[in-house]
Amino acid sequence: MTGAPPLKNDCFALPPGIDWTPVDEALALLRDRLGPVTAVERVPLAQAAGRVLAEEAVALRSNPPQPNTAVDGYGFAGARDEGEHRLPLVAGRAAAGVPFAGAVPAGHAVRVLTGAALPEGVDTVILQEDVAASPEAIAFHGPLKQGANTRRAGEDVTAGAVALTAGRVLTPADLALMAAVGLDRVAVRARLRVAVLSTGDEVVEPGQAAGPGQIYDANRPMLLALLARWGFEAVDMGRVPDDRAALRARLDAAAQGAEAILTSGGASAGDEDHVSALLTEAGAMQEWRIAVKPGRPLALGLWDGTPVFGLPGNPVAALVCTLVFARPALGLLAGQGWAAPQGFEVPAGFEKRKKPGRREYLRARIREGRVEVFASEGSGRISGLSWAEGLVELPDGAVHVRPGDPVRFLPWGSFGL
Ligand SMILES: Nc1nc2c(c(=O)[nH]1)N[C@H]1C(S)=C(S)[C@@H](COP(=O)(O)OP(=O)(O)OC[C@H]3O[C@@H](n4cnc5c(N)ncnc54)[C@H](O)[C@@H]3O)O[C@H]1N2
Ligand code: MOO
Repeated sequence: MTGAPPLKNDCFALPPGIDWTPVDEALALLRDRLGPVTAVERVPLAQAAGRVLAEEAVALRSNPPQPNTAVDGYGFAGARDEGEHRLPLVAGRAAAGVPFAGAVPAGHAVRVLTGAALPEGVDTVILQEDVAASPEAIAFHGPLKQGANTRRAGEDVTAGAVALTAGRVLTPADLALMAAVGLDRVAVRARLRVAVLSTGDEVVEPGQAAGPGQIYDANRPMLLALLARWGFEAVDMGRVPDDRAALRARLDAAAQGAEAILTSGGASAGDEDHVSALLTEAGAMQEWRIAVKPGRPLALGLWDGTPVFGLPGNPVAALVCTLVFARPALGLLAGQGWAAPQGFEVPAGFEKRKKPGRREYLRARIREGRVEVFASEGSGRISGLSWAEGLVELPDGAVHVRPGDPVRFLPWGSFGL
């Protein structure tokens, strides 16, 4: 008997002559080809959290706008040497928002409260706890430097400076900064609309009765929630059976209503793998078969000019591919920069041998300073995704990880989760 290929015990071994696209090449392709597609709109500051800043935010005002006191105490001019000092007090005080009217003569002090603009004749403040005060005078011990306990005008941000750069996903802290520098309306990008659809005759809606051979649609709720978490507008396009005409029509509708499409299932080479087949047929397939585990059948293409991420059906592969490939790409479309996840090295708490030829992502978490990995690498084992707190990324080449060896850990937080 001839002609039959040798059995592959490891279905992930790189078959001879097959050239899968390395992860970095696929990422570079996405990075080179994609750019912002969303419109710019202006929104009130209070509605800007989580939105993508469309233009530089330039400070209209300095922070702080004027020199002021950082503490409750007494203000006067100049440094004081070591030793005891006694300064007569002028009548009145300076409080935040209620400045002292007039000037403080040299050698005198004035009562000041935190945040008050420094009165004329004051450049130094002593903390009230360090002072013996009477209604007429204060006494304290030096030394005290000139400028002590004060804040310079613009020491944080000066008027005219770029407070925030375009492309940033605005955080609550960014809102504080923009408010402080006098901005009340912000140019942001419209939310990127991303369509999500599941494929497969076997897939049924949670809540419906599931017959034998049917499985609940686990990918769609996960993907819709991920998109919402990232500040995109998730467009639910439902489930499509394994029917090419139906899938074609649904992709058409998705491309009409969204700027990117995530499908799951039907990405590999089987008879019912219609996503990859349709993209190929339409001449719109950019990449298929990526040197990654899980997620090798990830199909990257364009449908009517709209980027499609044809995610594998296995939920673990669907999530990994979304985090690794779709997230930075969607970020670019949405007007953010390219967001590479921030990993760090942690000693392994496991042993693993890996063949060369593809990058691997393992469900992982850190316990007692070591990374542990989920007991199974099966990419239908959804419980491992809930168990994990991030991924371990193993390089494209061969590795033999032994306990204690450093491995790259990517916490869910580094993917914006
Ligand atoms: N001969 C080959 N077979 C397979 C290959 C291959 O290269 N050659 N690749 C395997 C890998 S790796 C993966 S991953 C899967 C992914 O393939 P598809 O994208 O075509 O996915 P399906 O076959 O449609 O489904 C795979 C699996 O996932 C379940 N599924 C699908 N959709 C959902 C959903 N929305 N929620 C939950 N589970 C879902 C589906 O029932 C299957 O069990 O292909 C391998 N095969
Ligand atoms: O590697 Mo598939 O991508 O098993 O899930």
